[in-house]
Amino acid sequence: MLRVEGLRSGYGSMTVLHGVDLAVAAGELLLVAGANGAGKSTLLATIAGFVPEQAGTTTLDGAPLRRGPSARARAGVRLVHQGHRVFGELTVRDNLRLGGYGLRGARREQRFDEVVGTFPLLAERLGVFAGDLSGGQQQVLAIAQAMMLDPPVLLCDEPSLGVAQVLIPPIMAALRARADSGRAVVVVEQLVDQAIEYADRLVIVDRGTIPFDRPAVDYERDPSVVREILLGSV
Ligand SMILES: Nc1ncnc2c1ncn2[C@@H]1O[C@H](COP(=O)(O)OP(=O)(O)OP(=O)(O)O)[C@@H](O)[C@H]1O
Repeated sequence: MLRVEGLRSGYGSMTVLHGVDLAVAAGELLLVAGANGAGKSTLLATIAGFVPEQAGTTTLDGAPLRRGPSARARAGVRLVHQGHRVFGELTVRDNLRLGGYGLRGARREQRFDEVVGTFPLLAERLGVFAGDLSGGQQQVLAIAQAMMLDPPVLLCDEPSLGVAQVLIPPIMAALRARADSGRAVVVVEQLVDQAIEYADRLVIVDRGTIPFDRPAVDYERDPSVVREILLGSV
């Protein structure tokens, strides 16, 4: 269980998150939505240690997480940044191998096969330079790369951004499968209607607070409450 309590963070003297509480369990996919500038990316970046906490605690299975992105990555919290960042001059195969840096021998090969098996579109393009992939394919590669070390917590910032509509379902399905394999997954996504069916819970971030944190089925039954929050904060 990843748990965030009383989290405040921001940039310099500017506070973006004003005391946020959040928990995501192993096996759960949490969808995070909210208007532009609400603080969604800041939330993920703070949990992953890239943005320093001004106050609050972040724990994984009850143990406080040390500060900084390296410590958090070692503890098993991995962030897929917005904008599908991959190494364009390396092949798909080498991008994945880099993602598995630290794994040895048979374990590394096994993990490579598992991850490639999850993403047929990568399996067909192992020798292709990542820079020659479409934006959507690069996004899939970025997620696959982050999965190589099998992190207990995967944070994914707007995977649909700049991605062809047709690739959104397979990306969300892969993230769902990851949750089903017993990992915690947090996905920031503006396209709530397209992503909700893959989620267990929906959280809305609004001006650095979380006014809505409910089971996804509540939204599917009655999306109007969330729409009001989203529209009201524009
Ligand atoms: N590196 C930064 N330095 C200073 N301010 C920042 C930085 N990144 C974000 N901000 C500010 O923090 C606030 C929250 O931004 P954030 O990117 O977390 O929002 P968001 O909900 O993810 O929005 P979007 O959907 O547009 O990415 C905004 O006012 C933004 O301008």
